[in-house]
Amino acid sequence: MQWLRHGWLPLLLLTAFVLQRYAWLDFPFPAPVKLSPVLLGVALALAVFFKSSRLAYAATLILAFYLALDAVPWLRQESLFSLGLALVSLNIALVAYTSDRNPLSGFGLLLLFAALGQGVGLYLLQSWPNSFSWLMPLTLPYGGGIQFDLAAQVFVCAILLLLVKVSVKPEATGFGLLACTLLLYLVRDPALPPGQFHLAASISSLLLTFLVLHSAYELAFRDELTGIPSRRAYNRYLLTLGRHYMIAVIDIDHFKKLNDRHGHRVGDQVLRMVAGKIARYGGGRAFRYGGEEFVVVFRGRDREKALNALERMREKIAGYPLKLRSAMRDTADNAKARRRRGQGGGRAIKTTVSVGLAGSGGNHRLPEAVLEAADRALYRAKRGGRNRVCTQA
Ligand SMILES: Nc1nc2c(ncn2[C@@H]2O[C@H](COP(=O)(O)OP(=O)(O)OP(=O)(O)O)[C@@H](O)[C@H]2O)c(=O)[nH]1
Repeated sequence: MQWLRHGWLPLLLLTAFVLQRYAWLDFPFPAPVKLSPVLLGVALALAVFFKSSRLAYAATLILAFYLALDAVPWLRQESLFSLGLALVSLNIALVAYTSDRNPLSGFGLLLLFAALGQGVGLYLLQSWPNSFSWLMPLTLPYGGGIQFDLAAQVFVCAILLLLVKVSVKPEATGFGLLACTLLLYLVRDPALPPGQFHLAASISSLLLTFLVLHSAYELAFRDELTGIPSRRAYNRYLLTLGRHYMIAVIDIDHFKKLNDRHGHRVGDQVLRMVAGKIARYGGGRAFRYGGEEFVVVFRGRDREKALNALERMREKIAGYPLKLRSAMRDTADNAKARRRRGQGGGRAIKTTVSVGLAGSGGNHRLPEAVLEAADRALYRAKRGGRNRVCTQA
């Protein structure tokens, strides 16, 4: 499911490309596919602007290869073309393992020098092919008469690296870079019409542009700590609601005490766990409103259904034993840390939430009024002993 959520666009574009590549789809190559350097340039500029180094390097590498193809004719030689593309893919795969930072940093320059070094390597390879006879014609025989060429092996390494990456951490950028690598793999044969390479480069640039915008969107509308949509996303979502909706306000019980007792890192762990349960079981669209407060918005006014979901969510949270990982790892040797370890290390803690639910209608026409009513219901839940769901009076 995670794979589909993050990888639907790369999958869609890749499928479209495969369909036309094998002529199952009659796709005429229009002149605009020659726009790929411009599109790659746009992707690169956006990636630099939004400090998305992984996407900036991917765009730079594909663009550099594209421009080099025009500038140095020897790169179009059969084995050098595919080896060059394979190296671009391998660099993309390695870059996928770095974290996003300013693309114009020293680290960025280092990566660019490494890529440049590989370009020089290719040049040496074509200038003195005899010195590299152990590599030329870049094919290595394997048992059973199967021949794998060097470029194919480099491609396989790059694809495997990216598959491992997206398996460990399924996120849109990883899937996008994997799709770019697969696209390059599909056009590695220089005997293909040049339009195929242009098209693959254009699709890659569109994908990279989308990913840059997507990561900027995530930055603006997703809460960094818990990974669920933020208050800004909530304000936006309100604009899309009709007249009938309900809002639930969820607050973690005695969270200040929990923070004081186990430290803020454990508090953050609890926030992440609670956010996950709310997003999964809350029954509506979940947002982190701020601090230890969350909201769930339900479209329509099916009170029974909302209450059932919220009750189930409350039970799931109350019944979840959270292992205190941070406390165990807390190696600081001071009195506070020792106390934390003594109290929490290796144990599991449980936490509860109180919930207030209110619906639109009557005096509550605006979302602010509904939220206030939900807040009042939450207050009653707290006063009534916590760990419960209350609705507006
Ligand atoms: N660890 C952590 N703590 C946070 C974060 N945001 C807010 N808090 C803490 O959340 C606590 C909120 O406590 P209160 O509003 O007093 O409420 P409470 O202790 O949960 O008590 P009741 O709501 O009455 O059950 C404060 O101690 C804040 O420091 C965060 O992102 N991480």
